[in-house]
Amino acid sequence: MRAVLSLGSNLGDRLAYLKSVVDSLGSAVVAVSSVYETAPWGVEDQPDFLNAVCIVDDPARDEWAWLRAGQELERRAGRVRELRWGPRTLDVDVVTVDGVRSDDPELLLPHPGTPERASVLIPWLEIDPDAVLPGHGPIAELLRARPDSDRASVNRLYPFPR
Ligand SMILES: Nc1ncnc2c1ncn2[C@@H]1O[C@H](COP(=O)(O)OP(=O)(O)OP(=O)(O)O)[C@@H](O)[C@H]1O
Ligand SMILES: Nc1nc2c(c(=O)[nH]1)N=C(CO)CN2
Repeated sequence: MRAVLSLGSNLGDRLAYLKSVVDSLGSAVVAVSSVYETAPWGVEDQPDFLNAVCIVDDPARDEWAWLRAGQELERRAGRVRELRWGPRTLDVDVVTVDGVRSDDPELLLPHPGTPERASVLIPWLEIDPDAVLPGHGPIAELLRARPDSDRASVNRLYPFPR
């Protein structure tokens, strides 16, 4: 199935952690956004994040397989789960999988934070300008509804190195 993954890192070699995801997913990767540096939301007293969005497609993987793939990559990045919304070497969120809706707390789809997160919407819009977030509408409109300060906290750095 086709999935949109959000990648984030704010500890250690942030770019290397993001690259580890794209390298590992290999031929399943359909598109990757530029790398963005973003001010932290949630817990604001932590280092800036690097964020990127990646579109993947693999007929052999359903939404649970994409979640497990992301968790395995987080584990390999030595991620320790401590504080909610706190600093981490690698965060892989499953933003959407085709039109799947899920209210299972282990796998909420679409990912509930997405409409409010310019750090996801801006990179996603870059690689899929017509994307629609199931149940919420076109992401271009979701982004327009964010305050200017949110959009300004997301800064494009460079194309994703591959
Ligand atoms: N769409 C999803 N993508 C990734 N993890 C999810 C999703 N829906 C639910 N989860 C669950 O969220 C938990 C991980 O939460 P985590 O600590 O990464 O939250 P967070 O990244 O701090 O906050 P947020 O989820 O708001 O980004 C996992 O147990 C996972 O099963
Ligand atoms: N800018 C930004 N802020 C965050 C991020 C993130 O990926 N980007 N992830 C978090 C963990 O859920 C908490 N805060």
